[in-house]
Amino acid sequence: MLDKKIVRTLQKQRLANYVGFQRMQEETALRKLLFRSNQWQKAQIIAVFLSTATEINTQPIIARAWSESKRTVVPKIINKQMVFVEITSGSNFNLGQMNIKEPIDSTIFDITLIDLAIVPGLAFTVYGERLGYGAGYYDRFLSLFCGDTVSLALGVQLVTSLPLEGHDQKVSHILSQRK
Ligand SMILES: Nc1nc2c(c(=O)[nH]1)N(C=O)[C@@H](CNc1ccc(C(=O)N[C@@H](CCC(=O)O)C(=O)O)cc1)CN2
Ligand SMILES: Nc1ncnc2c1ncn2[C@@H]1O[C@H](COP(=O)(O)OP(=O)(O)OP(=O)(O)O)[C@@H](O)[C@H]1O
Repeated sequence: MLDKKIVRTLQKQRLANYVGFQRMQEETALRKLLFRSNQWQKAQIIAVFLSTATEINTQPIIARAWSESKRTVVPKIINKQMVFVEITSGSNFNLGQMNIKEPIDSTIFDITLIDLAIVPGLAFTVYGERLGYGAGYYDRFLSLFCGDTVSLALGVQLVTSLPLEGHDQKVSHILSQRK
């Protein structure tokens, strides 16, 4: 879809150009909102992505989960399918497609055991609509997943509307500083 492609390109630029102290502060505030949320507090098993340089840094989220004795699983692409694999402090990683870190371990985690999924994206609306990188991995996952879903949206990721298609899935909660 052409307009999705245009918005993706624009959003990748906006995210890549948003660097510095203000961004770090905004990321910290969003993670704080996450840690205070009901969905976080009641979750025992959390799916989180291993962030790239332009995404919200998820390392502090993983560290906080472990400090609260929560288990974490992360995506891994195997045969063009996204699965989730548990990571611990002893996990080893490789670089996969798009320079995304992936655990070397391929033990597939049962997604029905995941309580909360933190969903990446390039752009979101306050209604939970999202635009991803265009592979459809998360749309397919979200169409099957019954747990809580949340995305952390920097100001530059919040848009008033998105070009959407029938297969696009919403996340249930968008955390942002624009209230
Ligand atoms: N940090 C992070 N991890 C994530 C995602 C994400 O958005 N962020 N994903 C969210 O979905 C999945 C990976 N998503 C991907 C999306 C597109 C392509 C892809 O198009 N690969 C092509 C073209 C690469 C390019 O455009 O440069 C390829 O490698 O051939 C790969 C992975 C799972 N892990
Ligand atoms: N539930 C689904 N079942 C089968 N194919 C799907 C499903 N959801 C999405 N797709 C396919 O994935 C492709 C990419 O979808 P889309 O452009 O909406 O990606 P996106 O939302 O940007 O990416 P992602 O969900 O990976 O973050 C589409 O061509 C679509 O056909």
